Amino acid sequence: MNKVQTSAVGHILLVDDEPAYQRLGSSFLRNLGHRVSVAGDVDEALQAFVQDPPQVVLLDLAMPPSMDPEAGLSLIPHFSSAVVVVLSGHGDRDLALRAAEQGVWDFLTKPIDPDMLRFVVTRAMHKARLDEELRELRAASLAHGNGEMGLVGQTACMLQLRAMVQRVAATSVNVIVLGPTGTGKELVARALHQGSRRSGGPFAVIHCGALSAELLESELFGHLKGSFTGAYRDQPGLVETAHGGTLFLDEVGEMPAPMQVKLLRFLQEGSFMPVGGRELKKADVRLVAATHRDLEAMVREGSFREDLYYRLKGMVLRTPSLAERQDDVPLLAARFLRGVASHARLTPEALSWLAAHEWPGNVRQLRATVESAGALIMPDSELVDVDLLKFASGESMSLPEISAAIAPVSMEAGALDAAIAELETRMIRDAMEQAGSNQSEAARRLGISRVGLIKKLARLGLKT
Ligand SMILES: Nc1ncnc2c1ncn2[C@@H]1O[C@H](COP(=O)(O)OP(=O)(O)OP(=O)(O)O)[C@@H](O)[C@H]1O
Repeated sequence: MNKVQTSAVGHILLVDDEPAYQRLGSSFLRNLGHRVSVAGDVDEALQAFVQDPPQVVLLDLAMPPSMDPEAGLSLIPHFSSAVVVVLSGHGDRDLALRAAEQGVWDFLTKPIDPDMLRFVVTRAMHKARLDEELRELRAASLAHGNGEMGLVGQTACMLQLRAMVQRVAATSVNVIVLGPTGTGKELVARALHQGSRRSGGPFAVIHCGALSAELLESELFGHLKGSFTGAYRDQPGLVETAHGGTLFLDEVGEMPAPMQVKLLRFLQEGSFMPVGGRELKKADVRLVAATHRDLEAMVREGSFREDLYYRLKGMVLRTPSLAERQDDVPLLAARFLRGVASHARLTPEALSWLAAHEWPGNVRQLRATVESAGALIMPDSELVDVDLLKFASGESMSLPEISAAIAPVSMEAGALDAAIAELETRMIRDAMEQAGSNQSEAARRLGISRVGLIKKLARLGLKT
């Protein structure tokens, strides 16, 4: 059997409301060489955890103000980046099972035997070290493995961007990603998350431009049952969901002014108030914000708060337009094609056409064009030629011209629905590309309402 390392010391958060136990427990643990923080109730525990994250949490589930073990249980997900050991009374089997389901590592029964405490804490600290090593290895393999982090491209500006992403990911600063639409700002945010110590935690996304101020507030900070018509139950917001991880604020430049104030308060104090709530809540999230707009100009004009801008801007990364890295077009196109038709190839003329084409929708538009062409390829062919690309890009709408290149219509059961869905998908993609991803404009081009478009996007599983 492997011996537990006795040298594993680190930072422990002891959460217990009994002063005598706080004193004895913390001095015992300090004598073992650990650094110990103490919290006596739920709020203190959350605050202590956010301010100085420990490796191990020793948690008594029954604590003030309610003394209800449910409150203790609800704390556990907030401690997901640490190893949690629950301190429980005898006979709490049900509670122990539920705590285990939430990811608790071990249990100690009160009154606590010092030898047992030493043993369990040493094991927990050892596990925390292993978790940390695993996170570091994951981050390193992302950084040095294929090195791509989902960001395909070999031009100098992409190599530079990837190097910056790696360096910034390892820090805990908030990041603003600037760049035209469809250039991979969300991919950068995901790579920052994957390369960070938070990679084991959640990655949540919110599109600040798609929602009214009221909905945005409720989506971000959650709401309580009955706080507005239709609020049938308590709903946690994305800030809470992303606790321990990263929250990506897409199109932050569109955020309505009242929400900018609320977001600023969260950034300054780490606390927020759910809609209809009376008590402030805390959450520990790294923010990555993106926009295709000129945020600095918006600050100068006064449409984006300067104080919020500086809170978000720990670091600024810029994603280049496709026009700035045209040499990457063949590589990107080959990758996207391989994703939908592993056997297919682009003809040399098709590659030249792609390289010479203008892509106002950037990589998103290139991807949609190549993937549509790949999906339309004949079963017995492996070539994507210029005609197919022109049709897929919407440049050529005359069917006879390319009908020979399209697979025959299937007569299998359900074929009509599938064909209609495919046609809708194609037309919506094209309209979104031509509208530079502006939903109102795309809806206008398609002759439907914006709400109708959003519903279709959701039904067809397309990005909103
Ligand atoms: N460097 C890249 N490598 C591979 N795929 C990319 C790259 N950049 C963008 N893409 C692809 O392009 C599409 C758009 O990317 P993404 O959503 O990250 O762009 P964005 O800049 O956030 O767009 P928007 O401003 O419209 O929100 C996605 O399908 C993504 O996979």
